[in-house]
Amino acid sequence: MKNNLLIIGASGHGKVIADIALKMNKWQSIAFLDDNESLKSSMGLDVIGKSKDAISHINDYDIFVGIGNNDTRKEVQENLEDEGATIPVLVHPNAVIGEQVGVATGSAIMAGVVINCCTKIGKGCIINTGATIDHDSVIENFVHVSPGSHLAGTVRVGQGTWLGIGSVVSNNLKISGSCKIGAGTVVVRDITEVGTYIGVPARRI
Ligand SMILES: CC(=O)SCCNC(=O)CCNC(=O)[C@H](O)C(C)(C)COP(=O)(O)OP(=O)(O)OC[C@H]1O[C@@H](n2cnc3c(N)ncnc32)[C@H](O)[C@@H]1OP(=O)(O)O
Repeated sequence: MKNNLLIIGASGHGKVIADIALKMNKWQSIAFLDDNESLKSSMGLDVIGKSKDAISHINDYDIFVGIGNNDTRKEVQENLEDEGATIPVLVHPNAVIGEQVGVATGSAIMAGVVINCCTKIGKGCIINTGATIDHDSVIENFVHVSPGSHLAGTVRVGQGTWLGIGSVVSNNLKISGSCKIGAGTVVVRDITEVGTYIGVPARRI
């Protein structure tokens, strides 16, 4: 761990990431990189360069990818990993994390989240505000579980899938990678084909 934190992405999602990092009180300074040249500060924190500048800071800063899009976050994080960057895990102090829960690098656990025991969260995941993930689940890399989503026990979500706000997944189900699960969708059967799913119960569109 380094004394300073650099967050790539200073817009909506990046600001929430910065908020968590500030509340964790672990870093002496926090700054952003962002490709919007007109943005000089965000959340009262300086924007000190563009995303391409990240590599030049890896000796002085922990680096976190504050980008909401799963594919972009994956590309940027994997590039940082290749270059040897130190990528932290961010957990809001008001998240509840059960025993034997694993959270891999680059994942953010936001306010009000509950992750119950023996669940594994892969790298680069977003477990967004007020989501719950119950026991023995596996969330693969670069998944986004949106605010207020609820996953029952022993659920597996494949790499890069986006679960929309307020979605619900019944217990013992598997969801393929690279899917979009719409806002308010209720998943009651395994989803084995890549696609976009909406409705109650979930159907592919
Ligand atoms: C902190 C944060 O902000 S985190 C971000 C949280 N945001 C979300 O969770 C958004 C989730 N996204 C959605 O639900 C999107 O609507 C998606 C991904 C499911 C679909 O998006 P698109 O592919 O652009 O589909 P589009 O908007 O064209 O809708 C296609 C049809 O599905 C319907 N539809 C879209 N989403 C939903 C939904 N969640 N539930 C029911 N019907 C839906 C539309 O009304 C439309 O119906 P129509 O053809 O009869 O007019």
